[in-house]
Amino acid sequence: MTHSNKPTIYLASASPRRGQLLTQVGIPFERLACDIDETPHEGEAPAHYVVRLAREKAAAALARLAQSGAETRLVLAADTTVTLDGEILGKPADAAEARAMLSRLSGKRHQAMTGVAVAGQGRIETALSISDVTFRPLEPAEIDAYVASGEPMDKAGAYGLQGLGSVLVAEMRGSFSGVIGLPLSETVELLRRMGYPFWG
Ligand SMILES: Cc1cn([C@H]2C[C@H](O)[C@@H](COP(=O)(O)OP(=O)(O)OP(=O)(O)O)O2)c(=O)[nH]c1=O
Repeated sequence: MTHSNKPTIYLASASPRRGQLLTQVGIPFERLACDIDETPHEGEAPAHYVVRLAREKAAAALARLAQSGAETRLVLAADTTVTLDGEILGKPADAAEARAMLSRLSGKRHQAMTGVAVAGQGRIETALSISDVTFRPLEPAEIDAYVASGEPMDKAGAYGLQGLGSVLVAEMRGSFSGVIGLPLSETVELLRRMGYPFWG
């Protein structure tokens, strides 16, 4: 697929995965860093949380673009979290927290959720992807070894389904791209709704 006839979108994300996924389906993008407060609201449901954060990231990026006078096209943002029994497991703060998260996920099914937002032309549209992921029972020594690999540290729930973390997962039902940070079919659908010429 060539990039030549497609407009560049702004990706309001520092996540390397989100960029790789867009490249995988031939969507050219420019990155735009945006820092927002990612603290969940008191009692906020995980599905609400990821969509709210995606919306806030996109809105913050759009506001920055407007300030810089840049021509605004479409801004894309997303947020991924892992939830176990209704509780939000974000990115671990340190190795001890990564070990604790992986011990909780061991032998159980959890949900991986990604909220996506596309903003531009005075509108903002959102989507939500929810997948079920089941971990096989993990031995303490393999949790230690996995944490020592460093892979868990920048990932929600302390694992990467796309990497070494794949050996911990017995089953996944849902969207692979959604679990790892950007559900591609929902994202392309949102972009097309905003007038993006995905198929040319
Ligand atoms: C569950 C899971 C998460 N992840 C990653 C995707 C996200 O990058 C990260 C969750 O953190 P997010 O806060 O969604 O994203 P981010 O901080 O990496 O980037 P930004 O806010 O700038 O867009 O976890 C994987 O890479 N693989 C997985 O299997």
